[in-house]
Amino acid sequence: MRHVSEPAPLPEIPVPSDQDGIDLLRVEIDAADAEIVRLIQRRTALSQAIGQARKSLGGPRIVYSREMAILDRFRALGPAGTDLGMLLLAMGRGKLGRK
Ligand SMILES: O=C(O)C(=O)C[C@]1(C(=O)O)C=C[C@@H](O)C=C1
Repeated sequence: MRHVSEPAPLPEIPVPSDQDGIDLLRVEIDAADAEIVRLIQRRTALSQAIGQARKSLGGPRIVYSREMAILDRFRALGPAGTDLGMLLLAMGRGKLGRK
């Protein structure tokens, strides 16, 4: 059985044979990008809230064991996935993503 935190596998995408088919996939890419941006904003806010709580509790700024577990998940996307995971962690720590 799949664990609750693991999303369902994604369906295969048939390669389009005309411009209309390409345009349709672009609509889905735009929707995916908008959702990705929203989720990154949410992830960053969650991470910063945890960081603030840990600071006020006198804990460390970084929890390396947790970061290693997170990077393990992004490793599934290949070397660029690890880079992406590291960027997300940096955004949560406040080094990136400042307005
Ligand atoms: O899980 C935590 O304890 C967090 O502070 C969140 C988070 C993250 O962005 O995932 C950020 C910094 C820590 O080093 C580890 C993980």
